[in-house]
Amino acid sequence: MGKTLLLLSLLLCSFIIDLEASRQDLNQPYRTGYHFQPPSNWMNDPNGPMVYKGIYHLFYQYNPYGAVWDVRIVWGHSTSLDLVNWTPQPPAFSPSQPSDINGCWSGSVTILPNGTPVILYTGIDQNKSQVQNVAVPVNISDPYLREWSKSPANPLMAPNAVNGINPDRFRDPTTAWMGHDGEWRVIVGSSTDDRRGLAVLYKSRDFFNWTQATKPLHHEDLTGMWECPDFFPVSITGTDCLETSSFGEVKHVLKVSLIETLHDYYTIGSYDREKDVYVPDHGFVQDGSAPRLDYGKFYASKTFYDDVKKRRILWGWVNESSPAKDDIEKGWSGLQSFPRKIWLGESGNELLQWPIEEIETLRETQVKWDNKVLKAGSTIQVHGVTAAQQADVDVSFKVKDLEKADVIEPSWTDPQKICSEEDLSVKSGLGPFGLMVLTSNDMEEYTSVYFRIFKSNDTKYVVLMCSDQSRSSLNEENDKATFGAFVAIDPSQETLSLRTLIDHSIVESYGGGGKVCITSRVYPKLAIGENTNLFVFNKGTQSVDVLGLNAWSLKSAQINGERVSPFSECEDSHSLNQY
Ligand SMILES: OC[C@H]1O[C@@](CO)(OC[C@@]2(O[C@H]3O[C@H](CO)[C@@H](O)[C@H](O)[C@H]3O)O[C@H](CO)[C@@H](O)[C@@H]2O)[C@@H](O)[C@@H]1O
Repeated sequence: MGKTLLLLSLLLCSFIIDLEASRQDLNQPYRTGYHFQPPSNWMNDPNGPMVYKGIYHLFYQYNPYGAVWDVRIVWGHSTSLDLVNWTPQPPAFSPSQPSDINGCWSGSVTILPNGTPVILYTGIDQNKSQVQNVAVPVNISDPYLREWSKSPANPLMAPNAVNGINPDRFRDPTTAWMGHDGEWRVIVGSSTDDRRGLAVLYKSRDFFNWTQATKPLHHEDLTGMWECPDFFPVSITGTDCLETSSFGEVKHVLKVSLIETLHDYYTIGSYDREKDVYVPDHGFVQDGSAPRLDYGKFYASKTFYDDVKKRRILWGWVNESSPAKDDIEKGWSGLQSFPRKIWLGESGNELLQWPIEEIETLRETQVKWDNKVLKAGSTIQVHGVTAAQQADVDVSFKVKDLEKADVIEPSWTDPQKICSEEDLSVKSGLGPFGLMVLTSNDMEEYTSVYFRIFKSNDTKYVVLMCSDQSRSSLNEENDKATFGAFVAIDPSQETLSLRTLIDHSIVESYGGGGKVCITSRVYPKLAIGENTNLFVFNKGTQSVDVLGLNAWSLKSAQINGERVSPFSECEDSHSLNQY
């Protein structure tokens, strides 16, 4: 009898949770259903993601006092069983000791060989200098790692007269890796006064006593401050991902977040373990040639190795595009991108990214199309996606009449500029074609994500992917810049795929099977709640085939306990899942 009652009440609880999930708080139309965010206030960089004893952890730069950034920022903390549903934990740590009294800034986790996770993070010390500190779990048998203790030996790395490091430009330690000689290595972002970006290298035998190496791991002139570096190996033999200290049949990736452009760039190259230097295969960022992890709003990203599913997962901070006054009014600011699997593409020249498979647990109603012709100038509604403001859409296109593509002008080298210049769109024979998402009933508001195909003079094709926010909202105060990137794909041989995750105020798109990602923030006034529609369109002068389209409404995830129900025993999703 007791068991039956318990079961019934659990069923009721999960019904209420589902009901709550399908509702949208119209006072908060921009809060997301499945993108990570704290219940309120400011969030920026993802910090120290990891999996420990089967529990995923995400720390993040969090201001407990308001919806704008503050120097005395703390490490917010949440845990998850599946990287989709998240339970809030108390902040891991806040400013408390001389070496971080003015702020606990970004950093990373390293799992030591005995399985203990250790955090290296930047502290803003009593002199407002940036220094590197360590924190360790108080109780390693607690899988939630709720308490952290800072070492009295902090700071472990600091600017001084001998090393000449600028105390305002020395931050964001990476996950450390073990070298061939049994010594740990870690890099810290920095720059010189003449804008040489640096990955300052430190070494240690015991993880607590660190010595600066004679040379940085890598540097590049005229790139400015390198924030939030990330350095990790990728397999050259398949899509399997590797633990950070792995070596063998690998390439290495160095990612830096450039403060001067607020974009995350990466290079793929070789790491010489003997000399402790990294050499990128191609150039870096000063000539604009380095690829970006995302061509939209995405910064200060960080990866971790998930040894449960043998994959590397990428998180990135997705900033607001709204004025600070709006953030203060809504009481929060900042999202994290949906976690993405990241690996080396077959060409060896580019990274591929894809939403982690766990997103499928949120899928509800599905709409499926096979082989539809998108005539020139047509717009077709995708009916049946019941929650068009919370959806996962995957569409693939095939273009037949490639010879009708316009020739790209030699001066059109900046994809974002091509996407932004509206007069160009009328010239194109092939495209724009793609998706119109978060579209209001009368099409006054919409965000379009699309491709255009050009011919280059040497008879190759150039595929452009754009995310256009210019019509996304009647509110004129937001930043509605259009984003764009070239996709390295040959449309004469391959289909063109576009996957877009829609979540109220974020549109996260993956082009060419994850070769290009573009994330945007939008704030529709009309396209909210049930007044949100989804379309496939072709504004070009030639027809395009939709080979297939799959679109799913997504239910809300449990993100940090914000969907409060009147039944308090229903609120802890993890305890529910464990029955
Ligand atoms: O929270 C500190 C960590 O954030 C990083 C990278 O995002 O540096 C941020 C930075 O501050 C600017 O960015 C804030 C949001 O990230 C912004 O709101 C603030 O107004 C900016 O000043 O911190 C320094 C000092 O202000 C600045 O140079 C950076 O861009 C990361 O590097 C930090 O660890």
